[in-house]
Parts: sequence; C-alpha cells; structure tokens
Amino acid sequence: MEDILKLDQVSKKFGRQTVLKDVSLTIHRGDIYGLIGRNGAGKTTILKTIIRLIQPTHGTITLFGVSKGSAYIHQLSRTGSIIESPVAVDQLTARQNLIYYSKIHGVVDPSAVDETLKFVGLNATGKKKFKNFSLGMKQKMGLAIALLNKPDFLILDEPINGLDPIAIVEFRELLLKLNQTQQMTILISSHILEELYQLATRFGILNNGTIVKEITKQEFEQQSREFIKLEVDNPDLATNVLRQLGCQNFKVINDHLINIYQLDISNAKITEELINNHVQVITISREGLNLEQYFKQLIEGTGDEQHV
Ligand SMILES: Nc1ncnc2c1ncn2[C@@H]1O[C@H](COP(=O)(O)OP(=O)(O)OP(=O)(O)O)[C@@H](O)[C@H]1O
Repeated sequence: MEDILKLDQVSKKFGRQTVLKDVSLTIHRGDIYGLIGRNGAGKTTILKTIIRLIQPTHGTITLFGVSKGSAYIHQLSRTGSIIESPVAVDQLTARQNLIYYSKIHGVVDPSAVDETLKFVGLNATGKKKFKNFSLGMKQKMGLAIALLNKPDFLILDEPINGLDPIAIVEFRELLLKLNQTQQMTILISSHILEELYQLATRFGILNNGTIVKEITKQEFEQQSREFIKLEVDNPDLATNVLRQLGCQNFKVINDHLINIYQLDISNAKITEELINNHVQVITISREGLNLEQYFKQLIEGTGDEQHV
C-alpha cells in the first residue's frame, strides 16, 4: 500500500511549550484519515507542519515519498487544504473567486471553474459575494478552491465545525464522493467524533501532542463490538448451559467471567437457564464501546457528550 504521508517522530515547540511530542503517523493512498483530539491537542499544528506553514522542531515529514527541500514544496502542489477557516476574497462571488484562485494556482483547464462550482453546489449563487455567504457556503467555497488543481491529497482542518446537520451531511457526501470516485486521499481533523466515525476509514487519536493510537475503522469495530458480559460462580457449568442454549460464540475470560459474542439469546433467557441449572449469576450486562467512549478511555479525560 502506497504511503501518501508519513510523520516520523515529529515534535514542535512554541517557545517553551511543547505542542507536538514525537508524533508518528502514516496515511495510505485512499484513506480517509480522521485525526481526533480535544481542543488544543495539536491537530492544527500537525496540519500546518505538513503544508509547511510552520517548521517542525524535530522529526521528518514525508509527502509522496519526499521529505526535503524544494522537492517537498513541489509535492505540496498535489495537495489541497483548508486550514482553520476557509479563505476567499470577500468582495468576489463564488465564480469570481474560483477564477481568481485558478490564476494564482496556475490552473490551465478552463472548464475547472464551472465543474468545481457544480461539484460543490455553488453554481447557482449568482451575484452573492463571499462575505455574505453562510458558513456552509463558505466551507464549500474553501473546498472548491482546494479542489481546483485536482489534488491527490486533501487536508481539512475541522471542516464541519459550526455547520448545521443538513450542511454536515452534504459536506460528508462531497468528501465520500471525492474519495470513492476520484480515489482522493483525505486527512480530516475533528473533535466531533460521531461525524468523523461516519466518514473516516482510519483514525489517529491525538492527546497532548502525542498520537496515542492509530486504528482502522474495521479494527475499531472488532474491538468495540457488542457482547454480553456474564459474571457467574461456576463458569464450567455455565458454558455447558450456554451450549445447551445453542450458544457457541463465547470466551471464558477468568474463573468468574465469560464474554458472550452471540447476541440472539436474551439476557433474561440466559439468566433463567443458568439459575435452573444452579449457576449463580452475579452480573449480566451488555457491553461495547462507541468511538467516543473509546476515545475517552484512551485519553482518560473528560468532555461533554458530543464534543471532546
Ligand atoms: N503560533 C503559535 N504560537 C504559540 N502557541 C501556539 C501557536 N499555534 C498553536 N499554539 C498552541 O499549540 C497548542 C495546540 O494548538 P492547535 O491549534 O494545534 O490545537 P488543536 O488540536 O487544533 O485545537 P482546536 O481543536 O481547538 O483547534 C495550543 O496550546 C496553542 O495555544
């Protein structure tokens, strides 16, 4: 699998504050990589070091196989980005902005402007100027500018922050389309886990400037799958009862605990059969982690329910 981006032990200090500590992460071609972290964790700093808005204090960043000098800058032309908030010219319309930025970026294909406007859904905004756009329109404008040169790698810093639920869905669909139809690799930072979960294929979890875990969505789903946690006085007898109930998929964890991964038999039925067979049920509960709980467990932090 081709690596699009690799950070190897990247650190960044601002004065005496260490903001990134030995950050290592890898993004493969075709990934939608969700960079998760609380406010101030260092997400924007990582993205800025990638696009060379700031220089790391230590470490190596390799983009499309290149890590140094003007060759790196050259590879940056294969990326598109929105860092912090989308930037466009206030006094210009959507179309005028795209014409302006296509000149700046040296985009030669004249059809790129209209195609891109249509793709992001800003083709009917007429004479409305960027300064009068809604936040959702501004994000789409930022995306359109980032897409003008048909990048292979898109870097987005909290692009859905502040968007209403419909705008979030629209934005998500645009990104999925880019990934699925144009094989665009996407790095997206966010602290809105639920949203990122629906989009990303891999996650990097950042806490206090350190990547504490990289995990694919598939691995996460395996680790977080629901199961029944059964605590009993006699696991040997309990497993016989489970088999009699037609349950094959369970694991004895220790001399009290059994995890049951087959969820088609109710807790009530299991409890009833165990009691009938003189097994004492100490506790029985459904377990499983969503991304938010997983994240909280990893960083052992606090936060509100939706946003960490
Ligand atoms: N140019 C700078 N000079 C000094 N400190 C900075 C600078 N840029 C960022 N920081 C500090 O680095 C830390 C990480 O900031 P960063 O913006 O990367 O976090 P973040 O994870 O993107 O947060 P948020 O979700 O709030 O955007 C913060 O403590 C911030 O104050």
